[in-house]
Amino acid sequence: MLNDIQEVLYDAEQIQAKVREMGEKLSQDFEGRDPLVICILKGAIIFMSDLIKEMTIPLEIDFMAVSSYGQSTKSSGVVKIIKDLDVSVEGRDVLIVEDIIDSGLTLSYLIDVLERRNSKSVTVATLFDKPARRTVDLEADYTGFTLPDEFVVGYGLDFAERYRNLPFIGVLKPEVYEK
Ligand SMILES: O=P(O)(O)OC[C@H]1O[C@H](OP(=O)(O)OP(=O)(O)O)[C@H](O)[C@@H]1O
Ligand code: HPA
Ligand SMILES: [Mg+2]
Repeated sequence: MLNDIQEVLYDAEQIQAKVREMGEKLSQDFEGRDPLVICILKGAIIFMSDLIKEMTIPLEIDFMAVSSYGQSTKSSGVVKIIKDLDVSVEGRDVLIVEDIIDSGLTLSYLIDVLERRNSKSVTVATLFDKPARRTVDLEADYTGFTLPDEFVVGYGLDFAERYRNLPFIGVLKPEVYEK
């Protein structure tokens, strides 16, 4: 698995420091608001579980699964809800937790869905951002690291469902997905 990595962009320690900083900031900004923190499966599970441990305020969590990449390194452009929330977002301050924003298609679809369900507010926290790849005009409210335009894996991010368990974020060797 490690042989398939071309370069480590941020190691486990750098990621943990950033996650702590984001958790502290979010705790201040969401103080007294009892946010509904939504993990976008599957990629965001690792970030989400580390992030909420750094948050010191009461909050609720729920999960949503959407998919547009499947077995590819390019978005299909079609976002599908595979698993919906268990609770209502009506009147709630919602915090969407994402691992990465790439084209922006997944998030623009999700923000639209959650706003139409009459949430009070929708805020986005992403650990990674690849702004060079955006096809829709969208920025996260909280961003951990800005990445170059390369396909990355680790810390939740996959290629064909593999590599999510790497504790760092790295660039996948192109020969892995080109073969
Ligand atoms: O900005 P976009 O181009 O839409 O890409 C970002 C989305 O793509 C990935 O999810 P994926 O569809 O691969 O599902 P997964 O989290 O289960 O891997 C990632 O976790 C984001 O949710
Ligand atoms: O670079 C990426 N890696 C893994 N999954 C992704 N989903 C969007 N961009 C990426
Ligand atoms: Mg994926």
